[in-house]
Amino acid sequence: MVDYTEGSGKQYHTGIGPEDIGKYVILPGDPKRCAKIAEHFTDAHLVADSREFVTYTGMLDGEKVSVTSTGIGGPSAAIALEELSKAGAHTFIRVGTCGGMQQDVCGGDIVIASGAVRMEGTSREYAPIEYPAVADVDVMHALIQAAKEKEITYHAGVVQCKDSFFGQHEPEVMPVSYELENKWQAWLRMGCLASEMESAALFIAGSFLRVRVGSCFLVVANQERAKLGLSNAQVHDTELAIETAVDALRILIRDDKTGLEVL
Ligand SMILES: O=P(O)(O)O[C@H]1O[C@H](CO)[C@@H](O)[C@H]1O
Ligand SMILES: O=c1cc[nH]c(=O)[nH]1
Repeated sequence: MVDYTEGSGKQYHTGIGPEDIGKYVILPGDPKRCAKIAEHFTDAHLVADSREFVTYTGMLDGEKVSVTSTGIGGPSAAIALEELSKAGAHTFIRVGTCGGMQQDVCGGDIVIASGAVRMEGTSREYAPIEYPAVADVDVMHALIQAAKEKEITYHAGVVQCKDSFFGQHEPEVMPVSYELENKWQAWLRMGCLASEMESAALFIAGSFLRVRVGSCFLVVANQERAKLGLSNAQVHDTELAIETAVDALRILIRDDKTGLEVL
């Protein structure tokens, strides 16, 4: 492979090197969410700001940790995961936003993904479509434990991923409306909790790279509730999802240390 870093030791897109990051990384989509997440770390500082990839590193419970934004969609999310893995990170929690699909998944709730529908392009360039996009079991359990301890309204299950935000929200105007609308009904009938854009690519790339990946999201609103004329509060403050991800990271750091002591 061509060495685009020209021996700098820094990854080509994210601009990070092994010394810049911790082994545990939170992955928001939005670069502007990074500073907010870094406030939960001690001694947090900006280590790279390149394209959509902003990275802060600090400490959490005595462990070096980082936050790197992935931008929107599978391609940039997979690039972030690849480059962070090459730089030595092994555990990732995506903290994002999503749109509720089932009627009881309301604005302000938290969704924890157990798996993701692969209606996007990136994961297909890693694995045949038969291979499931699933969250790492330890990361998912840590997220559920964190949500339970916080006594927040959360839902754990399968989320749907796609590449077109407007194909989700305005499928009827798309030339392939027949496919988008029919598949959406199938995802609803199968019980998909929510729709977002990066977890399928992250879970599949994570499986291949042998790193741990999980996801949690703030539900911004629910278009199915809106269609039925049910109350449909819009919530944009991601703090609860961030706190859930940070608490889950604490659980993983603690459990990993305990596991090592047992060994
Ligand atoms: O809030 P983030 O993490 O960006 O995630 C969600 O928001 C974006 C779409 O508005 C997509 O990236 C989707 O997955
Ligand atoms: O409805 C939504 C909200 C956030 N992100 C999405 O992909 N869809």
